[in-house]
Amino acid sequence: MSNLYKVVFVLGPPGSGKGTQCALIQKNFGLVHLSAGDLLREEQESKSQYGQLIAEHIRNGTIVPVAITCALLENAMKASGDCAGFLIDGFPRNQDNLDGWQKNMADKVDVKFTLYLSCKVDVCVSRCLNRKQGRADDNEESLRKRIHTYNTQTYPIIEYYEKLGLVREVATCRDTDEVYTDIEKIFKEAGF
Ligand SMILES: Nc1ncnc2c1ncn2[C@@H]1O[C@H](COP(=O)(O)OP(=O)(O)O)[C@@H](O)[C@H]1O
Ligand SMILES: Nc1ccn([C@@H]2O[C@H](COP(=O)(O)OP(=O)(O)O)[C@@H](O)[C@H]2O)c(=O)n1
Ligand SMILES: [Mg+2]
Repeated sequence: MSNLYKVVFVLGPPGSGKGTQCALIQKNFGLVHLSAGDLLREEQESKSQYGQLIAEHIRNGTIVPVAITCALLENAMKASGDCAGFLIDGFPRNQDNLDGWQKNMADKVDVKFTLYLSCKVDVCVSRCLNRKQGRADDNEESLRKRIHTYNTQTYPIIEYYEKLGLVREVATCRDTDEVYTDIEKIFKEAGF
């Protein structure tokens, strides 16, 4: 038996439905959903010394240095007590995220797989523009930058896990419940 935290990374373009599907997985499988983006927004709002830096990265669609994000994730994992594992949504999003995670967390966790939510860009953009969560980055200019960051920095991380045989892809340009049905099978097959 291992005491390591079980982890599933959830990646995909902005608006692909990571937060939506993680909420359903959390409810049905007892994994705790940790969104790197949500943790960064909370940190920014808490008048942290990193507030301005985080706000600039979010508006520009660029990626916050891993030391900040990884510490927020590790603290949230420690604070959540016993659970079936963690859904880490929106991380690792670039090589710096991956390197920092490998250095600080690799020996504390058991990464089961990466759930890759794939979706066409035009669908993703229109979902974000209609999301109405008051986010500073759900506008056309920030979205262009976020999609660029996704294509050039995040997709290569998905390819890295793909080469390790650790990617489970689900197409999300469909109704939420159809997408979730496929995701549920994947988690059951993985023993959750
Ligand atoms: N399968 C779907 N069909 C239609 N709208 C969706 C679907 N999944 C998510 N949405 C909506 O799209 C927006 C973005 O979803 P969200 O889960 O926040 O994506 P992400 O975390 O990947 O950016 C939200 O308004 C959400 O309600
Ligand atoms: N690992 C991460 C995750 C998010 N972020 C920042 O937070 C922003 C919003 O991330 P998010 O995951 O909430 O966005 P969505 O993909 O859910 O739309 C990103 O565009 C980045 O600027 C980051 O810097 N590092
Ligand atoms: Mg999200």
